[in-house]
Amino acid sequence: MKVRKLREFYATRRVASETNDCVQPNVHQNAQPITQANAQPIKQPNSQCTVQHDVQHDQTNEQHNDQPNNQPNNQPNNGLPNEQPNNQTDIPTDKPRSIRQLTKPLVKAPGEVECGNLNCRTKYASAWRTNPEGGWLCNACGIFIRTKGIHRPPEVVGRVYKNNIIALPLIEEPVSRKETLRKRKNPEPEIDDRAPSTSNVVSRRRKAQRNGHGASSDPDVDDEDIIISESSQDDVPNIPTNEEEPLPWERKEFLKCGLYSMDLKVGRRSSRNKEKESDNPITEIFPLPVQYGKFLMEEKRNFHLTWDIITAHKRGLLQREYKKIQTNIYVDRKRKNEKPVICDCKPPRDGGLGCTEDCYNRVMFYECSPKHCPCEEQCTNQRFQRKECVKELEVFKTENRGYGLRTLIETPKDQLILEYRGEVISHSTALKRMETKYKYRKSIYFLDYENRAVVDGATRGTEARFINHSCAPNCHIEKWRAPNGELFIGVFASYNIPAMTELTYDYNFSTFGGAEGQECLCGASNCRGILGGKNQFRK
Ligand SMILES: C[S@@+](CC[C@H](N)C(=O)[O-])C[C@H]1O[C@@H](n2cnc3c(N)ncnc32)[C@H](O)[C@@H]1O
Repeated sequence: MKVRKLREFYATRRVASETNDCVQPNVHQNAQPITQANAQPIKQPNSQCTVQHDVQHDQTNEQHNDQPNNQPNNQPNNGLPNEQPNNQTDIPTDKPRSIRQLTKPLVKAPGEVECGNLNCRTKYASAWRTNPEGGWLCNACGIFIRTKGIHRPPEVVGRVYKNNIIALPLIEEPVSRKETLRKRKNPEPEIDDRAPSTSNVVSRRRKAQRNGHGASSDPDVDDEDIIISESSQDDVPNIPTNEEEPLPWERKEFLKCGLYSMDLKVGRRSSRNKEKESDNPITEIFPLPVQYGKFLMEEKRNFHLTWDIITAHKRGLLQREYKKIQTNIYVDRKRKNEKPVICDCKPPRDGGLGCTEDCYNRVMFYECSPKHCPCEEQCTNQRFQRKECVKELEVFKTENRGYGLRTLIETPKDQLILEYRGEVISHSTALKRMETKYKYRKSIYFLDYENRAVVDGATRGTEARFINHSCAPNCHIEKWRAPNGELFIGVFASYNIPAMTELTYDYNFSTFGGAEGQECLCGASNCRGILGGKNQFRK
């Protein structure tokens, strides 16, 4: 019955509102033509088309209600907005006249109360929000008070918004402050354009946003659902305002000072500054942007690059590309994870050193596993794993061979000085890098690993990459097997090396790269003349 009353309501409303306009039937997308059989036109003055179809539809529905089993339910509709009964929408017959079809059904306020905003008082809204002053507010009033801090004024309540235009106070074209005050003193009768064109409202909305009181950014705001009872549209009283007090959305905030405020605040300067100011005629001119400070104008000096750029260029790999790493990086394959080989050493009972010269792991250049070695803490065959290296090393600039590495302390024979780490890559990857990444590089940092792989210490590695070649070296390379099956490559002292001595080893066939037949500048009496020079890579 509610639905029937609703249809009657719409029919009468259309009759009232469309006295001069004949609405075409079937304008609704889903509307189907009325068949001759079920169309029973009833003549109504001034509203023939619409009313005929409304009444016809009503009658059809009535028939369905009375004889539900005799007629199928898929009766054609005639394009009325509410022709499909919406069981979810519990809209009573005394609903406001301006209710249009909504995407969300209207719901009654909890406890059958009205909207707490005296300007609204609606009983139906798409959602209900708690009133900060107690009670409930309809969705629109709730959002308005939350975003603007005041109740929706009557002129806002009295507007029906279409096409997703949010409820905003109407912002008129910018007028002078005097004009605004004059209007407030002598309010003129307002001509309310109840159906502003979309573009008008949109432009107003944009203006409002530009002025800092635009649409709410609240994601809960559902513009479609803002619905206002038509009764409140009829009278649009002026908002009681204080002349001196601007409306909340009219308040603007101005920056109190800017970048150059101190230059411009002449009045606030101390007397000491004023004296300076009188000497300086430039204060009258607005200063240049900060990056072109006044000193640049006054000071004449030669252009030069900043320190950072120079060092980045000079140090090259040292500064930009080289990164120290704690373990090798395996580029073309996974790191091995073999079972460790366990020696049969017995830990000395007196707490002395274990796994010494006779440890067969040591003899085989194999480091004991810290987890499995019987000597445990007493094991001395874990130098790489315990990083028992010389810490007092220094990278320095040589006269003719680029950078070099030297020890700052006296280093005993057979001492592990440091490990040569880097990216472990296959020969083919190394060749590719030689032809691309390192094509124009003078220094190459490849060191033979095993099984046609090399360690590339160019971009990731340790200071060992800076050790130069000598035909009469003071260090040598040793390869030790790690418990997981990988290799440790170490630089060991071949003799007792005095402090501040450059560390060198014989590249021989261990180190690759460099230009073909690169001249050796080691200066040793037995110098062979070239370093590297052979194509040592095998694909
Ligand atoms: C592993 S790097 C050594 C560090 C290198 N000096 C640097 O500044 O990075 C090897 C390169 O150093 C240079 N180099 C090393 N020993 C050299 C020597 N005895 N004579 C000439 N150049 C040498 C070569 O350019 C070689 O390719």
